[in-house]
This record gives sequence, structure tokens and C-alpha cells, in this order.
Amino acid sequence: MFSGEMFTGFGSAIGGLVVIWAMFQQYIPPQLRDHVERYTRKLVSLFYPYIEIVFPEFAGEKLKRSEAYSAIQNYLKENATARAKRLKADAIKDSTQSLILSMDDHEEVTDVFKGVKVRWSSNKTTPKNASISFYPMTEDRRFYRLTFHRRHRKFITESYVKHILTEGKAIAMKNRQRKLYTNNPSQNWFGYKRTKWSHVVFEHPATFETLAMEPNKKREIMNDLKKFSEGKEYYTKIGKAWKRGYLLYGPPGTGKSTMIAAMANFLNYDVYDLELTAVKDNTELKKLIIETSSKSIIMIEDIDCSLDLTGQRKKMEKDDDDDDDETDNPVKKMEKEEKKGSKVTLSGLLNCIDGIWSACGGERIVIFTTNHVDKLDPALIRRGRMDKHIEMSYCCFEAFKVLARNYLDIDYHPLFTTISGLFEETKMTPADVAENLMPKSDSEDPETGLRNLIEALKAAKELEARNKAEEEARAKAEKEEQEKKENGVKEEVKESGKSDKEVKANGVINGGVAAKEVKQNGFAV
Ligand SMILES: Nc1ncnc2c1ncn2[C@@H]1O[C@H](COP(=O)(O)OP(=O)(O)OP(=O)(O)O)[C@@H](O)[C@H]1O
Repeated sequence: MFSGEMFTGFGSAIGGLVVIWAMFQQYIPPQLRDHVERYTRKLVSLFYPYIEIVFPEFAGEKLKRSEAYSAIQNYLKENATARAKRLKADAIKDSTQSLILSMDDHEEVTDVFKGVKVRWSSNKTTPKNASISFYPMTEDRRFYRLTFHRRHRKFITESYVKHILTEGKAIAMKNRQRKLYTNNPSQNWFGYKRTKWSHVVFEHPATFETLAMEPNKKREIMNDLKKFSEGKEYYTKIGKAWKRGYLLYGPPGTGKSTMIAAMANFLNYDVYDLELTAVKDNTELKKLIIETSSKSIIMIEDIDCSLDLTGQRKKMEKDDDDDDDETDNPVKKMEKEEKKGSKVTLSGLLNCIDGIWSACGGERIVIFTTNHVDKLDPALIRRGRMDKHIEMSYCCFEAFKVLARNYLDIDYHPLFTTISGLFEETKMTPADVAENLMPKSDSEDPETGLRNLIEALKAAKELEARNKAEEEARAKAEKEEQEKKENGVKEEVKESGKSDKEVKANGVINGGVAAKEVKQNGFAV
């Protein structure tokens, strides 16, 4: 039976032999040393039934950090660190403030995979002639050693190592710090401006669990995202770029931005927040898109406003022309030229969505948001470009329950019945519901939040009713006015015996209504 003790026993035996060999080496004539060493190794291998594989941290000519080493490191951090007795605290995860622990140097742990036990040790050698460095220990050469019984050779080299590398990469992906990129204008030494991506760590706390939305709709979106992220082979098979477009539309405060953050957290993707109004022209847009990485969401918020850009630029150009047409300032002149000859166009954007992504490879999601879906050009949002249209709407009772759990830590309260009724009678955005529920102090109990919400819902209902009544009264008055005018003209025609045309031409009034006025207002005469 393969056991940790046996490993250790043989390990010390071999260690002893190495020491003895080092001591006696000096008494052996140099010409015989090679032979003696070879035969000693053969002898040892007769009694030592274990195989060792070494994974150095740096390999190859360019001394690039080995991917295998990193994967093993991640795998061991996640799976074996709990069993190691000597640990090393590497760093502190910024958001959770928790230590990242890994095996200390020269520490050993066992791992069992499909019933086969192996031993991992983390090792370090320091070259004797290491140069004096400002940063201590940079010359250290680290490596992992995998030891296993020779009867498992095939299994370990073919299955286990593959398993470790795949797992290690997946762990790295899961634990990596994701980034939120934004495009900002930057000026080079010659004064030319171009927008570049800059990033911060993406740490938005929104998840699908905390997103207030009708549960079936939420599930449908999550399934869609999952299918997409696992769809590499499918997209290759059908010959389509591995991308998917989402259009999120709805009034302000219904959670469009929150949804994007939840999507990014669900998929573990980076986010590129593309501000179209800061992009000089279509060429620059292409460059920015090409620079985005795989496994990312590219979002353009308020797309209707961004594409209005053309009009805004024209206005700016005109203002500039009026202001300083004769300017001698070269930078200002260049800025003006840049503004004049450049813009992001709808067709440029469409080309980017359709064309460039196909060539980029890797998975990407593009999301547009808008408050006014009806304003968008149908070409921009047709299926195939924006594959899924998601309406973000006012809060329903199911969505409220999510917010009550998030903000008040409750799943039920007798006041829920009143709130459920009010949601059927009035509209409120999740942002407003959240604002009302949010406790104003640590000592505030959940009931206060619920009562605040009830008051706000009642006020919203009253306001809606008042607005509706005012609207109806206005419509009624307009209708009456119109009828009065129409009757006046009819009477005028009847009494004067003139034709409609004449009444209109003369502008004669009868019943207080001028035919001219009638004509101006476009009433049917
Ligand atoms: N569906 C929701 N679930 C959870 N929280 C929400 C939801 N909708 C809004 N909120 C809360 O309201 C705040 C504003 O929402 P958000 O910015 O996502 O809305 P939006 O639809 O993107 O608005 P805008 O159109 O003005 O950009 C969020 O920070 C969040 O706290």
C-alpha cells in the first residue's frame, strides 16, 4: 500500500545516500566518479520504486514563468494547503481582506486522485554564485516535485498531470482580479489625441441573487449566458464569431447597469465601458475594439445619446467657427480640425459589431442600454446584432422580495400583503424601492423600512391618480373646445349660405369662431 510514511521512509533513505555519496565523492578518483554515480543510481532505483517529476518555475530559453508551475501552484493553494503544516502568507486579497496561503518552501503534502496517492513538495535552490541583489532572493530557483509509485506511471503522466493543469488554470481564472476598463482621451508628445483604455479593479457586488427581477426572466437570462460561455464548439461548428449581443432597455433606475455587473460577476468576465462620445472616429473605435480581451463584456450605455453625437459635434464645430475662426493657437487649430473631420457613425459601429469581432476570436458580449428603445435605429438592434432584448421594468412583488432580503434581511412580514396589493396598483422603479427600504440608522427595524415603502407607494399611487385625472380633464377640455369650434363653423356656413371656402377666406366669425382660426388649427370644416 502506497502511504505517506513509506514516502518519508524512502525519502530519508535516499537523503542519507546522497549525503554519504557527497562525503565519499572526494576519495574517488575523478575518472571513476561518473561510473560510480551511474551504478549507484541504478542500485537505488532497484529499491526505490518511486518516480519523480520536477516542474521548475522558469523554463525555456527566455526564462518565461512556466504555465505548468503556475497551474500547480494554484491547484495546491486551493486543494492541498489545508493539509500543509508550514504555510506562507503571500498577500492580502484586497476586497475580502483575507490571507492567501500557500505551502512554504521545502514543505510536502499528499494528494489523492481517483484512489492514487501522490506527494508534492515545494523546493527552492539558491545558486552559490548568486549576485548581490537589491531585492533579496530574486535568484532563487523554485520548483515543485511530484513523487508517485512507478506502477501508476501511465495514469499519472497521462491523466493526473492533465487534471492538475486544467484545474489550476480554472482556479486562476476564478480567482483572477477582474478589470473595469474605460476609454479616456490621452494626448501624446506631439499633441495628437487618441482614446485609450485605462482600468481599475472591477469589484461590483451585484449578482443575480441580489438583482431584483421576476425569477423566471432572471433564470432565462442566466441560462442564456451559461449556454453562450460554454458554446465555443457550437460557434465554431456554425461558423459564427463567438459573440452575443444584449439590448437592455427600460426607464432610469430599473437596474440596467446593475444587470451588467451581475452578468460580469456571473461569467467572471472583464468589463469595457465604452464611452462613444469620447471616440474620435470609426478608425479609433476599431482600434479600441481590437484591444479588448477575450472573456469580456463591452457595454455602451445610453446608446441613443451616444449616437446623437454627430449632431452634437456639428453644433460644436459651428460654435467653434463662430468663436475663434482666426485663432493662431496651433493646438486649438488641431483640435478644431480633429472635430471637423471625424465622428463615429452608425455604420462604423455596425461594422465593428459585425466585422471586427469575427476576426478577434475569443468570447465577447456586447451590451447596449437605452431608456428609449423606440429611438434606436432598427438596423442597430436587429437580431443577430442584439440577439436578446431584455426589458428592465418597474418593480413587481417578486422583485421587491429580493430587495427586502438584500436590504432588510427578511423573507416575510405581515406588511407584505399590503405591499403586494400596492405594486399591482402603482409603478415604482427598483432604485426607488431600494431607497425607501434602506435603513436610515443601525437601530432601525425592518418594519420601519416597509412602512416607508408603503407610504411612498401610496404617495406614488396618489400622484399617478392626480396626473391621470389632470390628463383626462385636459383631454376633455380640448375635445370640448374642438367640438365648439367645429359647431361654430358649421353654423356660420349654414346661416350665411356661403361655402366652406368662403367662410374660411373671409374669416367671418359666428359663434365666436373665426374660420381663419379654424383653418390655422387644422380643424375639419
Ligand atoms: N433590478 C434591480 N435590482 C437591484 N437593485 C437595483 C435594481 N434596479 C436598480 N437597483 C438599485 O438602484 C441603483 C440604480 O440602478 P441602475 O443604475 O442599475 O439603473 P439603470 O437602469 O442603469 O439606470 P440609468 O438608466 O439611469 O443608468 C442601483 O445602484 C441599485 O442599487
